[in-house]
Amino acid sequence: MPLLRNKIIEVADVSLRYERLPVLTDIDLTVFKDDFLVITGPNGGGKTSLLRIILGLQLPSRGAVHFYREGQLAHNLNIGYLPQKNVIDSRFPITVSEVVFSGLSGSKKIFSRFTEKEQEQVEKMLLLMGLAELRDRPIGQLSGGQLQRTLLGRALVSDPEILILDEPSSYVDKAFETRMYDLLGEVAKKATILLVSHELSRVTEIANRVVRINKTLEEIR
Ligand SMILES: Nc1ncnc2c1ncn2[C@@H]1O[C@H](COP(=O)(O)OP(=O)(O)OP(=O)(O)O)[C@@H](O)[C@H]1O
Repeated sequence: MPLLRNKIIEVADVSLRYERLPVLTDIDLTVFKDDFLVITGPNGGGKTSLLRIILGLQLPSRGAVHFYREGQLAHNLNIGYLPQKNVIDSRFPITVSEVVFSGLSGSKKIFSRFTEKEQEQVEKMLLLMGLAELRDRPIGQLSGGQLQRTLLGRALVSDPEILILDEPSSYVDKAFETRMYDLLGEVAKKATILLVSHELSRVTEIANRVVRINKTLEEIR
């Protein structure tokens, strides 16, 4: 019964222009708490721009994004974000475990001040991502897939209500990709997932909705 589903994000009449160029036009999208939503579409279609608007990292030229918790407007929700790998400056002198720690809300500068529970959460995430042995390695010395897994650990460590992933499988190998999709299937039982993907392979099997964005939005499934 769709009417009883719990709305969590509402994108209302959103348009975006860069200079005069329209990137997104009249986007309306309601995301429900139990959604695993895949966003697909061509290069330059506006997928990342829409994610950035939802995250509040980019202001739309028109329209708004609203969040809800149990039917009430909410100012902010706990959102985990895995950006496209190429937006991370891997020259930044920070280690794998520090990146994962930075995903904890209100991340503190001195790591010894994290509570025991927080340290356990990070430990669990390092193991889950297969990164335990790389914990002290600076991120500049990681492969693309290892960095992607580190960033996925950061996105997941705080147990977010919404998980937003931009092309999560771009750099990971087939073995980790399969594990990642199994993991996302598990995460989806508790959290809302929005995932951008060019290819509609395995991920569409675990998603319940697929939309395509090419300036405008079309519900595919
Ligand atoms: N900061 C910016 N200034 C100007 N134009 C931009 C900027 N960021 C993105 N664009 C343009 O907006 C359009 C949409 O980009 P966006 O990254 O949202 O697309 P995408 O669907 O995520 O693409 P891809 O699949 O290639 O990652 C593109 O034409 C891009 O060149």
